[in-house]
Amino acid sequence: MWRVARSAAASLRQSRRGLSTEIPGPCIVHKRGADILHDPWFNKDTGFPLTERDRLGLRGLLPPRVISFEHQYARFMESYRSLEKNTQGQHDNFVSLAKWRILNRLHDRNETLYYRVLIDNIKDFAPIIYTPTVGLVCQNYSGLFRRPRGMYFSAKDKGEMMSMIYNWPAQEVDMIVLTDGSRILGLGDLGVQGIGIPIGKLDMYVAAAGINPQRILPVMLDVGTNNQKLLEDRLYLGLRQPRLEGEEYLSIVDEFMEAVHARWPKAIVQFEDFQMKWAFETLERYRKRFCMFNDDIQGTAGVALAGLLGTVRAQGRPLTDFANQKIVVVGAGSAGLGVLKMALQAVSRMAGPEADPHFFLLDKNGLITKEREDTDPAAAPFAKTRAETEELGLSEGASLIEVVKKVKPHVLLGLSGVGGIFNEEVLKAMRESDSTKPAIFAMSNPTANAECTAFEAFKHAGEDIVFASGSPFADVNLGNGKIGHVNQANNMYLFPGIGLGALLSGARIITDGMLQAAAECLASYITEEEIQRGVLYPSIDSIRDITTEVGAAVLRAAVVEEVAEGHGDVGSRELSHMSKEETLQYVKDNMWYPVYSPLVHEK
Ligand SMILES: NC(=O)C1=CN([C@@H]2O[C@H](COP(=O)(O)OP(=O)(O)OC[C@H]3O[C@@H](n4cnc5c(N)ncnc54)[C@H](O)[C@@H]3O)[C@@H](O)[C@H]2O)C=CC1
Ligand SMILES: CC(=O)C(=O)O
Ligand SMILES: [Mg+2]
Repeated sequence: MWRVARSAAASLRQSRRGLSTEIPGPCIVHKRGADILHDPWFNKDTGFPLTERDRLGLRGLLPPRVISFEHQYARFMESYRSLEKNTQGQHDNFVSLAKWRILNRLHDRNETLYYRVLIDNIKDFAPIIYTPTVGLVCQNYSGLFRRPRGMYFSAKDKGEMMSMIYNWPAQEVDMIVLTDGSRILGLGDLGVQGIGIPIGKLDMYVAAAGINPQRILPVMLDVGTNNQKLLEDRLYLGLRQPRLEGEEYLSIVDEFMEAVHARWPKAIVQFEDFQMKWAFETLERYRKRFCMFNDDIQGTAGVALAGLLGTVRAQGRPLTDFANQKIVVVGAGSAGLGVLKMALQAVSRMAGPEADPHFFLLDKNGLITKEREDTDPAAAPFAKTRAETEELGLSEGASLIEVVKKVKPHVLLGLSGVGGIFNEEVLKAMRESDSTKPAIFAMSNPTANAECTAFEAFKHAGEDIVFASGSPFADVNLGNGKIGHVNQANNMYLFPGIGLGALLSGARIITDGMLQAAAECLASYITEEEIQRGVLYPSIDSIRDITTEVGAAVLRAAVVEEVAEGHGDVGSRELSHMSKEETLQYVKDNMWYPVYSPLVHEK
């Protein structure tokens, strides 16, 4: 099951544009008749032309009339809109799940049509296939389960993974998103039910980065769960045992990584929603050996940094002033620490290695200082000294409200997973911020776990703030014709471009330089005029353009850092001779776009 390799770039270019005057390249299929109708990669439903029905043994298996792609698309959108209308006034979760179901049914049946409606309506559909609804889907996975998607490797498969990996039907895989389900969004340990996250992330890869859906693989590594409720749930579909720990755990991840590498040496593996201890440990363990990254640590960091640089511009200050910004980060987990680490690198670049940034880090026990005994090594560089805290009248474990009142930060950034901790008192204290445009980033997902809502932020912290949240909120009407703009600070702005750039450069590994290039590219996307309106990130409607730019920036960084080994018939020398524009064109030409390709049967 692979698309025919003829004049790859030209054929992809055609299919990407999807112009009716251009005929998309053919697609080889190794099955016939009903097997094709039941394969969502190839199925066109009523869209099979009569000649193709003859060629593929489909005649008589479909109603006689041929319906065009455009017509099928309109029909789907009509059913979606009627569902919206018919569920008005019903409970939000009920409506969201109903929307997810109708999209999922299309996904299971006809991927070409599914991805086209997703790409064209990404702003409406991202909240369904991605955060926040994907969280609800994971929570209800056992009940929603109809058909498997992706691969499941469990602790019981130890010793078998090298052969199991060959059970995946596609010859080639470019992008893998892997989770062990241990920290799904802010919802905690959901065990095997976390598979919804890799599926949603890979949908974004197809929609935003144009990765061919026949070359993606969502993976669940089921090493058990410590979620007692799930262990006792008779419908739970994962291993009913406590999570593996220590060497036992790592040996399972090692085996999986070796198996993937053996079959698809150039596949990129994105680690997603691993609990903190394993997120950092696996990143350090594999980042020099495999082409992989941890999205929660590295993707989130780049998106946050781009937004933080935007807040400096919003204050009318030069970017180098970033070194002087007082930033309070609430949540010292994989995401919060990833953000601070990257912010520290940025400050060092701007103000030299001796720079002393004004970062404050809190976890569930309050402000982290050097006096704390069991500080995680990753958090240690951000722990405040006694002199620093005394100067401000703070002490070890100081509460969030104390810190905000004393520090008067430019930025309050939440990655705690705790809904509502930016309460009225905290938000009101932000009115005393030393910034002319105080920034509030409530980045935790899904919506109920956001540190505050957009409405609360504008209401309590004032109209001059800039606001960003991890899950989408509607813009806030401030009265007098003014609108409080809501940004979505979500790693979806970067991970597709990081994966795409790494793939098309044939990167051996993903370096800090590539990640920095991604963040800088996103930061430079926004115009001065947008910044003045409180816009820190582009609209998700332009996610495909953004991802093209980010992908090209990552690719160029891979070349500079000498890790680009080339992709397909484009070698590393060719990549290094491409101008900026040529790189961008090369990336665009290699992005898949959903159109019905003529199917050619081959035994
Ligand atoms: N917007 C985005 O792109 C992203 C958002 N996230 C979200 O960030 C959240 C955290 O993710 P991770 O860092 O991976 O989780 P984690 O579990 O590794 O870390 C959570 C941190 O929050 C701290 N915390 C818990 N309760 C607190 C409280 N009451 N006050 C202050 N700190 C508290 C914990 O001590 C811990 O340090 C999740 O909700 C996740 O959905 C994560 C990655 C990307
Ligand atoms: C967005 C994301 O990766 C998270 O909330 O974990
Ligand atoms: Mg995540």
